[in-house]
Amino acid sequence: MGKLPARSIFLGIAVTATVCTTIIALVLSLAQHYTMDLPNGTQYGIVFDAGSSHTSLFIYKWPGGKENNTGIVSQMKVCEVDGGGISSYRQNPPAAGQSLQQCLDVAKATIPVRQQRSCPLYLGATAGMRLLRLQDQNATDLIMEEVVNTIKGYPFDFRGAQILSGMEEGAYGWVTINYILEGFIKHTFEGQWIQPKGGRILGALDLGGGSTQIAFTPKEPVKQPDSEAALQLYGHRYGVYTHSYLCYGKDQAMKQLQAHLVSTSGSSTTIMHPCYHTGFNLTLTLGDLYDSPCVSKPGNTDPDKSVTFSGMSDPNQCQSLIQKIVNISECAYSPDCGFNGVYQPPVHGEFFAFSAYYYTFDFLGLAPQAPLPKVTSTIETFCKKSWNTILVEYPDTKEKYLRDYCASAQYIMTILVQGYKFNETWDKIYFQKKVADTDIGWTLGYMLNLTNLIPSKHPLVVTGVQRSQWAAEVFFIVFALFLSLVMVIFLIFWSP
Ligand SMILES: Nc1ncnc2c1ncn2[C@@H]1O[C@H](COP(=O)(O)OP(=O)(O)O)[C@@H](O)[C@H]1O
Ligand SMILES: [Ca+2]
Repeated sequence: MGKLPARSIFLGIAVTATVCTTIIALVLSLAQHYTMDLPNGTQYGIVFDAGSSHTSLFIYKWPGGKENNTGIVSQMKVCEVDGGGISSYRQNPPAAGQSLQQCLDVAKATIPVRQQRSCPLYLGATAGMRLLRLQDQNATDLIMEEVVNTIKGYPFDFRGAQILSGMEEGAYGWVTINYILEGFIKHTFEGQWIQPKGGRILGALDLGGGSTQIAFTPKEPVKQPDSEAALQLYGHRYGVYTHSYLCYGKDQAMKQLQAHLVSTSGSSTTIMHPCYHTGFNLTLTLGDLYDSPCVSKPGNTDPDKSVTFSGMSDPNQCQSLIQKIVNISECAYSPDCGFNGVYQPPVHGEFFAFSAYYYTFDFLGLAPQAPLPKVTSTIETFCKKSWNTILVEYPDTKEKYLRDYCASAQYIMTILVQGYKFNETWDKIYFQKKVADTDIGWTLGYMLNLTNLIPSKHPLVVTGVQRSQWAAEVFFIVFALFLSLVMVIFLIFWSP
């Protein structure tokens, strides 16, 4: 009887001690991991995208203290401003400021009060304001002043309103995509920063209303320094080729088509338009037609004179008309050109095509990666329909978009296939609006850059524990378990 309690006591003490040590080690290890990972509350950032046709406000959020991880900033809310883009307020600049109030109120109601003063807010204007600046510097300055005054009336950390250059617009779209897809870098479980294998870096294709941008990392280094955005992100240098074609956004391209038709129609007031549907008529004053620096007004134009465009539903002639405004033959860097003689290295890798690229393809019911023959046949069938059929088939679509889908789809095909030369590589383009619930566009990349949310060097490991520390902890736990097993076996078979 004397031996058994002694052995049981030993056995009990050994097992309890080992289990306790193991649990304590595990708890300490996890506690350390989690306390270092604990967010310092959610942080917020706001960006106004003041586009040529429309303004949107994006609210982003991220867990404080974790901002160095890619993919951690996500879109929380988007607010659509009523009315046109800020450049449309040329005759009434204060109204440009007022137009932003409703979305600023939404932002105020969305972001917790104690976080508002530390919430950075930016406004970036794109091609609409770049075009207005070419026409009327004074009106441009007044509009920018008015939007600044309105924003300053709100309790956010306003960091400025800017007109982005085309290069910036292209490059920030590229940053956004690759940031969301974590193409740059990944933070591993062991606390290491790695360049993901295969380095899936995507290109960006943005079709706005006033301009269109292409941005990608070419296979060979960029040969024209002024076409390259050199970005230093997470200790890695990216040579991003980017070009913005001003006047080649969807709306300005449509205007160029109309102006070309007028210029070749003599003095007639009814002009056949091959890209519009039969039965559709659009009447414009010449003042409206020539209100943009993208079209040149003939000397003797009477701005009050009207012209009527009458649809023909003729996709072949529409294609020929588009070729008149997109020059695909001239190239001083042969064969390295986009269109209009612009230098462009061969397209390389996969691409996301967003904004009006996406809207147009989505409207036509095309899948994000529809094969080229399917795309061309869908566009042709659609363009041949009469306006009456279109109105019956799409009763809920706004007419201002509906009338242009045929022309814009054909325009898209011309610039992608013949312009940028995605003939062999068509299947590398994804027509996409969002990734991980975040809209694709330049705004996120712009905010990440201006808020220093992407370090240029490899970030320090601020979350988690070091690999060596993990190894030591795992070793200790395994060793403790092994020791306990040895003791248990020893005590079971021990019989002094
Ligand atoms: N639902 C839609 N269908 C078709 N086109 C659309 C739709 N929504 C927006 N767009 C188009 O997308 C483009 C957006 O451009 P925008 O960002 O305003 O100009 P930019 O980027 O050139 O300053 C415009 O041409 C607009 O007409
Ligand atoms: Ca845009």
